[in-house]
Order: sequence, then C-alpha cells, then structure tokens
Amino acid sequence: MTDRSNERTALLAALRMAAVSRPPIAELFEQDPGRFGAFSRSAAGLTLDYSKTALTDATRDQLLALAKAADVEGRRDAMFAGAPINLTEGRSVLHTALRAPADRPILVDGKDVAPDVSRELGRVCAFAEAVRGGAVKTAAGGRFTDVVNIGIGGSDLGPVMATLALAPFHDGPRTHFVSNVDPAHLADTLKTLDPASTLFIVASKTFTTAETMANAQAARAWVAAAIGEAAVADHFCAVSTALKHVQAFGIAPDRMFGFWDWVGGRYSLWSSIGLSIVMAIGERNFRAFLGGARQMDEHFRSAPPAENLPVLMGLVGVWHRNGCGFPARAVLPYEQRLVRLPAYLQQLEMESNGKSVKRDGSPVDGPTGPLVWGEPGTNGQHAFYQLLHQGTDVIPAEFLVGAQGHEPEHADMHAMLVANCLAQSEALMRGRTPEQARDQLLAMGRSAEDADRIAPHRVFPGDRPSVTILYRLLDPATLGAIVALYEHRVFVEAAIYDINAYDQWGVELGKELATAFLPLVTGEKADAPASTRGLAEALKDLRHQN
Ligand SMILES: O=P(O)(O)OC[C@H]1O[C@](O)(CO)[C@@H](O)[C@@H]1O
Repeated sequence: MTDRSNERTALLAALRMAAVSRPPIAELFEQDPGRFGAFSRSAAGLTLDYSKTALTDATRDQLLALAKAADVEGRRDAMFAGAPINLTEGRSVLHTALRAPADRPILVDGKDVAPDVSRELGRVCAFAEAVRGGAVKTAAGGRFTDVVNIGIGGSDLGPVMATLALAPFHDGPRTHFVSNVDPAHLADTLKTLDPASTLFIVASKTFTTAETMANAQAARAWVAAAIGEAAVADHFCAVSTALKHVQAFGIAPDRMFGFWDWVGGRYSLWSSIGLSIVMAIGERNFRAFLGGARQMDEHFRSAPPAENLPVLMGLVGVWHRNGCGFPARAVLPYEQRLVRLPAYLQQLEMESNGKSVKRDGSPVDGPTGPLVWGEPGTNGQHAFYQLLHQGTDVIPAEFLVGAQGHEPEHADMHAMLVANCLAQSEALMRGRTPEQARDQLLAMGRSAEDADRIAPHRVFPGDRPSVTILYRLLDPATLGAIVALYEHRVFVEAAIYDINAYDQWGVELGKELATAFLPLVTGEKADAPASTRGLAEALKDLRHQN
C-alpha cells in the first residue's frame, strides 16, 4: 500500500471512532445558534445546508484531510483534463466537456474534441427546432405533434427526469418515453398517439441494448403498418455512437446524432441523448440548462474544498456511510416536477458507486455507495416517512426545495409545501422525548394510565440527519446546477473510496443469463438449470391455464 492509501485507510478508521461519540445534532445548535451560517454554502444558484448533521469543526477537518489524502483535487483535475480515469474501459470521463465554454480546448488522446461537441450540439438543436417549427415534416407533409424517445437507463432516465422537471418551459411537441421491454410500456404509449404525426427517437449509446432494440423494432412495425414502410425514414431518428447499427436499422446518417465513448450512459443527458429535452423546451432553454451545469463545474474546479458544494456533499455522504454506518439515503424533493429525480439518481449514484473493489482490483476498505431512494414530498410524508422518523435504521434525508413555484396564483399552496419541508428536517433532528410525549397526551386530556401506555408509541428518537438544497426557482439553469452537483458528489465519494465510478460490469451477468434463458421461456429449449427449473415450469403451467 502507498503512503497515501495507508493514510486514507487510517483516516476512515478515525472517522468511525469519531462517529461513535458524535454529539446530538440538536445540541450543536444549542451550542452555536449561528451553526446554519457555518455549515452551509452557496454556489451556482444553489445553497447546501448541512448544519443538520452531527458534523463539528473537528470532524469536518477530518473529512477534509480524507479528501486531501484521497487527492480529490488532483483526480478532479485529471478528469477535467481528459485523463483516461475509467481504467477498466480505458476511457476519459468528459461529460463536463459537453457543457464547457465552446472556445476551451479539451484534449482526448491529443485531439481537441471541443469543435465536435459544438458541431453535434448545433445539429441536435437545429433538428429539434426544425421539428418544433414544422420545417421537418411528417411523411405526409404535416407537423409532428408527438415525439417518443425509446431508450433505457442513461438513454431514458436523464431525459425523462429533465423533461418532467422543466414542464413549465415546454412549448414543443408532446414528449413520451418508452424504456421497459414489457410491451405494456410501448402499447400504453402508442394507444394515445397517431402514427402519422409521431416522431421516434431511438436513443442508445451502443444501439445493441436488447430492450431498446425490441421496442424500436415494434415501433417501426407500428409505423410501417399504419402509414407504409417508406414513411419509416421520416418518422425515425437516432442518438447513438454506433453509426453502422443505426444505418442497419434503416436510419440515415443525417438523422443520426452522435456522441462519444468518453460520455458514460448515466452522464449523457447533456449530449445528443438530450434531443428529447430540446424537442420539449427548445434550444435556448437547453443551452441555459447546460449553462447551469457549467457554473457548477467552474465552482467544483475552483472553490477550495471547504467551500466546495460537491466536495462538502460528498464528505457528508462519506461521514454518514463510513463514519456512522448508515446504509441508505433518501432523496426528498419538495418539488413535484422532480418526481423522477430519485430514479435518475439511483442510476447515477448506484451504477457509479455500487462497487466492491478499488481501482487496482483489491477489496474496498469499507462500505461504498449507499442505497438511494425517495419520492417527492409531501407524498412521501403520507407513505414512508413513518420509517424515517421512528424506524430502526437511521436514513439520512436530502431535501430539495425552491423559494418560489411556477404558479404564483397558488403561492399559498407553495408556502404549505415549503413549511412541510422545513418541518420535516426539524422533526427528524429534534424528535420527541418520552416526557414530552406523555405531557402532550396529558394536555390532550388523556388519563395518566393512558398517557403511560401510549407515550412510547409517540416518542421520536430524533437526531436523524438531513441536508437541504435550496434554490430560487426550478428553471433550466437551476436544474443543470443540481444535476452537475450530484454528478460531482458521485465523483468525490468515488475518489475517497478509490473506486472506478465510470464502469458498470455489475449489470452484465443478468443480461447474459436473460439471453441464455429466452429459449426456455419461449419453449424452444426444455432443460433449465436446477435453480431456475421450478420457476420456468411453473410459468409454463400458468401460460397454459385459462
Ligand atoms: O444507451 P445504451 O447503450 O442502450 O445503454 C443503456 C444503459 O445500459 C447500461 O449500459 C447498463 O444497464 C447503462 O449503463 C446504460 O445507460
């Protein structure tokens, strides 16, 4: 082990020790009413409040030392400079190049890729604007009313999340997303559409992903059956890095929008994969979205670690996962339009940091990325917050909330939304003691005997940590900054764990077995492995029942 690696391992161990005797969060506020100011920072239109965690000046210093030992800054610079940090695939990791200033050279293998990025973005925007404006026409010479993006994983989640988030900015064709190979997804979507006015985007980096290809072929057949095979060329376009496969599908090169192997699928919504987003919100808004991310990139590159939002958020994540041993984190946007943010982050964070070996192939020093899940508030409050408040596991919460909504006529409702968000983080931290629970029951007129019996059920342990991300209004630039913040948080945590956040070998085994098992399901092959035989036969029996 190198000195740096030894130091990191020792600092992680020290963090676990520090977490054992961490002070209650509420007590930290009693000691320092100015804690919010000391444990919150703002950049790129976002404020990160991490004061409702048990971090002290001392533990924050420990974490900053850990970031130093892990060379977070050096690794960050290597990523931005195009070094092949995705070691198992020998690739650069340059989603930041997709939103960099157009005149900044970015070298990959000695070649400046900035002109290619700018050209492809220009092509995407020109095509989307031509569809939106009616210059790109249907086979019959009409206007496209609907656009369906067919893709899965990174070729779906980012575009869906962003399109839903930016609904107030939609002024283009209606956009739909089909990802699941369950034919129900395509069928339910097509049911509402007219093939004569629907444009399909087949979005797949590899153009070999089984689910996407099956859906694309089914959509192609739907168009051909309704308006003729000759119409396919007008009603399809593609986003991919695999020109040959795209052409074989029947989509001409001028209808294909490219990107590069140095853009990971889950980091690709800034690339041509964002075509469906541009269709919905237009070029100007999409460029503002890129601009918001660029601001966060500049901040991440230049702010000192103690002031740096992605670094601080990553350190809080490491504190909770590795210091305190918490297994999960809940993402809780108080913003209905961020309804798919948790799903998007599940791929971004769990496909990136759900790893068990370090970059050199040796086992990791401790737990890596946590389980990520969530739902918008206030809906989650009426579902799973019970467990957040009184369950046996502590699950740190991440709240997101805007100062304003897009419905000024309903400012009163937005105020209720915000009050709920603030109430939840306070309640998680403060809790309710047995004495308080008992007194409350007595004040409600319950007998002493009843109060003693019921009070334990109304106790909240409290001391449950959360961070809150604040912004003014969810607009394209703000969304760009939020997504880039999360991308860089993943980077910081991965650097500390010394893992490769940019491959995803863990998805492969299941894909291989699915291919092998298909003949079992279709009945072409009878012999199943013993472990799967029972299920395969039971399904066969069920298929034959009426
Ligand atoms: O864009 P493609 O090549 O269809 O891949 C889709 C998704 O499949 C994965 O490779 C694995 O599930 C993801 O990383 C990726 O986003």
